[in-house]
Amino acid sequence: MITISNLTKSFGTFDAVKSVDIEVPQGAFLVLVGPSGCGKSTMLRMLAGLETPTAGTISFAGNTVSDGDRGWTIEPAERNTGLVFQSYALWPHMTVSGNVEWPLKVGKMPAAERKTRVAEVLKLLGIEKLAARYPNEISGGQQQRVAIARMIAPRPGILLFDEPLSNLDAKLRVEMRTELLRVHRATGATSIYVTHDQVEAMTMASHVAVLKDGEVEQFGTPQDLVAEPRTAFVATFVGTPPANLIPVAPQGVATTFDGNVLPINLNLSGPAQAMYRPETLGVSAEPTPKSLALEFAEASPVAGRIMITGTKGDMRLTAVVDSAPKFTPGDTVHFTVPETPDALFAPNGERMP
Ligand SMILES: Nc1ncnc2c1ncn2[C@@H]1O[C@H](COP(=O)(O)OP(=O)(O)OP(=O)(O)O)[C@@H](O)[C@H]1O
Repeated sequence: MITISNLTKSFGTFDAVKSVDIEVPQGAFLVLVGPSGCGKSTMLRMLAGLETPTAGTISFAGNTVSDGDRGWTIEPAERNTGLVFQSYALWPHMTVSGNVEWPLKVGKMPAAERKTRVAEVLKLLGIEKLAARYPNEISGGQQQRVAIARMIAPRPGILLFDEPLSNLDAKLRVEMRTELLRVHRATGATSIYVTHDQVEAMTMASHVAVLKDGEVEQFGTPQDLVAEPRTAFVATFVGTPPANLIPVAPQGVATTFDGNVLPINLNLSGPAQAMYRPETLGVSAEPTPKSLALEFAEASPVAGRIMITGTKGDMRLTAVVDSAPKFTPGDTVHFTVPETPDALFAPNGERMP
């Protein structure tokens, strides 16, 4: 179990991470996700012991490893964590097996044991044939495997990943996701993984923490976040594709949806944001009494269905439907809105009861 309590990191007067409280169960795969600059890497660096928190504590299995209130942190090498970055940072003058063996040498493991362990992890990552090559003689994907092998060789109890797949092409990323999860399970370690790719987050995670401006907007399983987003930000950040938000306001017994009056009564007392999942919206070429006209933007096939996106000003709606008329860019597409939204959020983004 990793316990993060009131964790804060300030750079001068700027708080990059603010009062974060999270408990990560043993063996979990926690993904930290959020837009650029929200504090993901800073969180991971504190977990790795590369930064001392300004306030709050981190403990691993009940032992405090960083204490911002006292201003100390246990050194990276002493805290049973392994870290892999986006850039693989392999030692160019060492072979693949030399790279993987290095942390074991530093850890003073006897030579015979090192040899067995290196062979074991190279096999686990499927790179045993590359053992004698140098980093410049293998591909980017293979280099990333070597970096992961090097990280897990000393058997750390906690694996930390900072956007490890972002340098790889799309196909390799998908393959490596599966591979990483296999390694995670094989080691039995608790993993914490930073990404700004929500698809990666939702497919890999046992737990997700959505960060915004240094704070945790929501922490839970991927299913929890999609089913019950606590804020409008989370609603538009998770799910494939993410949920739609439409600005709404009461108009007698009707409601204005982004300025258009529709005969739907949402019983509102003031302005709000209505959330509709893409599969609840319909599309048609002709208007209906409960539809909104947007400009067609794109259509793409998803798992045997069709995803249609339209835009109007700042609003972007996505519907996932079984079939749709053929639209071309510039056409008007009418999105039909169901009577009941999937959720309502106040203008400040908080979920309404
Ligand atoms: N050493 C530093 N000094 C001052 N500000 C910093 C420092 N490190 C990070 N920051 C700031 O803290 C905020 C959080 O940075 P961080 O790198 O944790 O974000 P991130 O979510 O990982 O972003 P990205 O997805 O772009 O990597 C940013 O606004 C960044 O500019």
